[in-house]
Amino acid sequence: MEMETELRLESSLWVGNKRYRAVLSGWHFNWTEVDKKNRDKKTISVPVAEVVGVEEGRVEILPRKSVEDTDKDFTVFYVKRSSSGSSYGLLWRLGRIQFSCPSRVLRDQWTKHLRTALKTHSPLRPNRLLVFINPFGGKKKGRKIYHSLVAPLFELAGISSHVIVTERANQARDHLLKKDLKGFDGVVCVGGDGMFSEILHGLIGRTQQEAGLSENDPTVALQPCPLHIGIIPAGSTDCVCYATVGVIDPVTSALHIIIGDSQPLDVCSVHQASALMRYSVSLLGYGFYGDVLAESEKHRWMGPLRYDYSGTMVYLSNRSYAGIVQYLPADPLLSSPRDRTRCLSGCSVCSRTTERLFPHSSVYSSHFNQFSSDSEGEWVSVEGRFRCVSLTCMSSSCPKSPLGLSPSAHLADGTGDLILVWDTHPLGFLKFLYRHTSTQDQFDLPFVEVHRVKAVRFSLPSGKEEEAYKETGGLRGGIDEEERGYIETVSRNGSQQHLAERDTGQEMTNEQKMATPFLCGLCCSKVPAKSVWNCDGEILSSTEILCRIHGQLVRLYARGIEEGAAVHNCGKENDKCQMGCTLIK
Ligand SMILES: CCCCCCCCCCCCC/C=C/[C@@H](O)[C@H](CO)NC(=O)CCCCCCCCCCCCCCC
Ligand SMILES: Nc1ncnc2c1ncn2[C@@H]1O[C@H](COP(=O)(O)OP(=O)(O)OP(=O)(O)O)[C@@H](O)[C@H]1O
Ligand SMILES: [Ca+2]
Repeated sequence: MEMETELRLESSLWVGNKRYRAVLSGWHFNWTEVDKKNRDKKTISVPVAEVVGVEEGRVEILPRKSVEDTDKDFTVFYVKRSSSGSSYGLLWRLGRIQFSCPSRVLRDQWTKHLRTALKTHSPLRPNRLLVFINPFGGKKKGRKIYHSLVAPLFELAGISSHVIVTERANQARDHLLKKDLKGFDGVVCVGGDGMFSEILHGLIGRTQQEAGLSENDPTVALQPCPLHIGIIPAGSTDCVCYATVGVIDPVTSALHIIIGDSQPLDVCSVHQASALMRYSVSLLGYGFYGDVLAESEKHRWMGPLRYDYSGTMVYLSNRSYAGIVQYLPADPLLSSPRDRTRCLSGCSVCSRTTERLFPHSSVYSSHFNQFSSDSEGEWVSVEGRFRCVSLTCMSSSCPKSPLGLSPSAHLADGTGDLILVWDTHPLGFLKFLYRHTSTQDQFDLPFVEVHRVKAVRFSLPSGKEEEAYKETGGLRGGIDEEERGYIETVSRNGSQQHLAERDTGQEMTNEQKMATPFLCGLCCSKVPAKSVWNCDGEILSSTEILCRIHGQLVRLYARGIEEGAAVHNCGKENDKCQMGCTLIK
């Protein structure tokens, strides 16, 4: 209360030849035109935390910076929302208003008060940032995007940045692992998901090194990273940006960085035996998504289109894979992947997790070992043939799928959603895939299940590779030793526990399979016995893995999807949708 009184300031100010009543009080700065009739009176109210900067004089930064140094004027830059052209979240733009004061004294009072209020209300604003630009990401526009759209905003906000344009893959990761990071408040990544992953690995690794913790041990409670990560999207796939900001837009992301927004993010560590393989934040997928990635690597020249092409090819190859999936369910009382809620900015499920993980607010050392000490249930085991097995720590929404792989997943609840798609008829699987592009529930299918989990183990059924997959058109004759790694097992086998009760009603007979025009088996002589894991766009070298979700291990300069953001169920952008489809709020 005292603070509010201290920061309150109210006076008449001029904007051009119009008189305004401006008020700075508590968390808001607002201004209302005075001489308007009551019904035309409009107040513009800006949360102090969203004021980008306050400058003396009449200042413009676009198209280039110009300052008219008058001693009774000041300019306020702030976040202005715009919904046009956005398919999911809101676009943020730089708003600007130039005020004139009756005296210099009053002008100085306004600038001083506004600057003090800024510091008080957004303590996480960065002063100094380490920026990595991948010059080859996406359309190779990383440098241009940073220098023309982002750097002027950082300068305006008084942020100093140390920029490194990478010369090789993993340079950013290695820098974060080894170099002096003193004085930096955050790390900015200008690139796509691959570049973000480098930063993620570098920062997590560095933090554990300094804490003396072993990343290889899946039971260790990892130390959350002290530096925030900012993502300026400049890749061909920017899923992490899309899922945490709601739009893929460099200016919006730069503004989130400047005002010091903070969005914690769950991270999944993937281990083989007792070695860490990689970390994942979005998609850890075996089967379909692994195959799509492996196939797409052969067609990199196609750019982002390679995923559609490879997706179609892999879909047509009609594969399923045998596996044993074990998972540790999360507390079902806290939330469920089918509860039809969405994790939006200020999400209450994630806030409760923050309180649980960090009971004394930002004292990070109190992070406890949720893997072993949190009230945990029993591991559940299922075995059978799967079209795909996916684990996602967040919704993994992306332009292709605006609500994502798991629309009700949370960014920072300390859990992931495990999606099991059992072997089924090709048209059933197509239905499942297609539902990702609309608001239809992709989990409401008899061959799909979803579980909210804290850990997952995947293994191959022993000895199953020995059996031959005969119904692939009979083009393959006897199976010799060389082909061992490419033999598919005979059929989906009932799993011991849960599968015994399952009847998806979708099982195909061999005759049906033969009649399906999509079977790769009709033209290919080799069908792999196992798939690969897609870990946020990287292929893992092991099949048998143990994954564990670490709640809120990193924090991004973001705030999640803002309420009020609209999604068309056709997945198109607002102004491009001419289908008259429903708008989901
Ligand atoms: C019929 C339409 C079906 C549309 C199905 C859309 C499902 C889209 C789900 C996308 C989930 C992306 C999750 C994020 C993963 C990122 O961490 C990672 C790194 O960037 N990206 C990929 O691994 C890249 C993986 C990209 C996977 C794309 C799969 C595209 C499938 C297209 C299937 C077409 C079948 C057509 C049959 C006639
Ligand atoms: N200077 C560089 N030269 C080559 N590769 C680099 C360089 N800097 C970063 N990389 C690597 O490039 C990969 C892809 O980068 P990024 O994610 O920024 O772009 P992208 O276009 O979205 O990627 P992709 O084509 O894989 O979808 C990253 O894995 C990163 O490690
Ligand atoms: Ca989560």
